[in-house]
Amino acid sequence: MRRVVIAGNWKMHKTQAESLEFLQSFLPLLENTAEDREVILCAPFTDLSVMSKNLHGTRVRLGSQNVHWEESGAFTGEIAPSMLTEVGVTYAVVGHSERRQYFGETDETVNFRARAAQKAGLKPILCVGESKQQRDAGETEAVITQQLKADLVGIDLSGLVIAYEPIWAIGTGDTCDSKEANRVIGLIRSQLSSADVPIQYGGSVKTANIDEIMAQPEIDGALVGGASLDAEGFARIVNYQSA
Ligand SMILES: O=C[C@H](O)COP(=O)(O)O
Repeated sequence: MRRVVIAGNWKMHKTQAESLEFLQSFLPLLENTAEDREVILCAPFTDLSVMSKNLHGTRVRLGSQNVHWEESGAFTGEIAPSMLTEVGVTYAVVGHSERRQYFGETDETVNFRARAAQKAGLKPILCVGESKQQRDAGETEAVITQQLKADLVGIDLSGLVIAYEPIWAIGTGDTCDSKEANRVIGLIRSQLSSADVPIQYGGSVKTANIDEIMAQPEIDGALVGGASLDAEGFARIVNYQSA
């Protein structure tokens, strides 16, 4: 039985004070959330410690938005796996398209990060997805196949979440049709040697489309950007109505 995993990715939003304000509104809204749903908040590094204290004893897990593959060293601007586990982080997003696009992330470094995360006891949320140009050229399957092949070398599938995020759907309001997302996620699953890996959809998920997205049989959750910044809205997403 695959797990349902709903994660908010705050990207470069929210100060510590704003993160605590969010939790104050958000946590009470999870009182009736179905037990089998895992809820994650991937916050900026500076928020993680204070959020961890405020999430103690709750069902919400903390995620980072990146993690380096070394344990220490001269890597300005990076964060070590143990620095994250020390403050109570459970998940680490790796290979987000914004990292690949703006910060030179390659499949090789994504794989290094994912492996180091697992070695430290963190669960990677591995993002894959095609650009608009690649989709229009009919390359979606090939791009994703190549990403999976390279990113998953040496990865233990039992401690992994995959997020299918078509780049053209991120932050654009242009959600991938839920049936098409279901098809691509099915394709991703067919390439994994384990049938139990939760595979999320990400890209303009919002309160208005979450029920339809989660009604698709291959989709096990969502990686939510913009719509996770609002406590009431994200709670509605977490509390989606199942078909
Ligand atoms: O990590 C989240 C994704 O990039 C989706 O962002 P979005 O929901 O703002 O489109």
